[in-house]
Amino acid sequence: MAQENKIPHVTAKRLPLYYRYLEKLHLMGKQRVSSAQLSKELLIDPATIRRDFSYLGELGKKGYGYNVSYLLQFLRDFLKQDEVTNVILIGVGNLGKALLHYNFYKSRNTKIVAAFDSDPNKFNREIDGIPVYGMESLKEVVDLFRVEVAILTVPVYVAQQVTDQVVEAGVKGILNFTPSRLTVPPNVRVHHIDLTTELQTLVYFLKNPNVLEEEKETEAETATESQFDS
Ligand SMILES: NC(=O)c1ccc[n+]([C@@H]2O[C@H](COP(=O)([O-])OP(=O)(O)OC[C@H]3O[C@@H](n4cnc5c(N)ncnc54)[C@H](O)[C@@H]3O)[C@@H](O)[C@H]2O)c1
Repeated sequence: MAQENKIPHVTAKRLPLYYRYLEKLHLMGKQRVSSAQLSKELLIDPATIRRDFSYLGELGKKGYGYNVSYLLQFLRDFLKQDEVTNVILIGVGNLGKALLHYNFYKSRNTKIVAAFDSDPNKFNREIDGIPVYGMESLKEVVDLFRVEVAILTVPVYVAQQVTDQVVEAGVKGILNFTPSRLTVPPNVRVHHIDLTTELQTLVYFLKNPNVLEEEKETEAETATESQFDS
């Protein structure tokens, strides 16, 4: 099997999309799919799909396409879709509440098990079945549920302080919605979701329609990677 760390970031981001669509095809009883069909459904260029799959090894035959069950099982193993990763959310404000309602319903392998806030008016209750605790329970809950990931939706001025708390509690990955650049130890990975940058990147590509698809990928990848502190 190809090494995960050799896969370009833009490809890795598309794998869950392929996985979800293949799962749908599998449920419909389809046995094979071509890159052209995948392309039509997922609105991704067929050459990009073939290149993405080529990073994973020999998965398809020319003129036959891809075997749905095989590819699905391969991606399931690759993405470790059978393992559920427990996630917590810190900061039950406007954005935090919206994400709790959403609870990443398309992903079978991640689950928000608890939320936290420093405001006593917001904890000791449930939102969509997810319990909200005070920050003093952080370590206990992280240990109890073996939580690996924290979603950060706190105000920017407390982002680093809260990051230090979640790292101290044992969390290994942070999805950071705050505009703050975070400092973490080397064994902790931070992904920064910056909606302003995403919007600006979209506007850039709209204004530069002649930028080649591959250049777009490289630039998008560079833009995305520059948002990651790891
Ligand atoms: N609202 C949006 O659409 C949006 C979009 C993109 C990014 N963001 C970013 O997400 C973050 C949250 O935005 P919001 O609009 O939901 O803010 P908000 O003020 O509505 O919510 C913040 C929550 O964090 C809690 N909090 C404050 N200090 C804390 C601490 N030390 N420990 C734990 N909880 C604490 C507050 O009690 C509050 O419930 C901000 O950094 C914002 O820049 C928000």
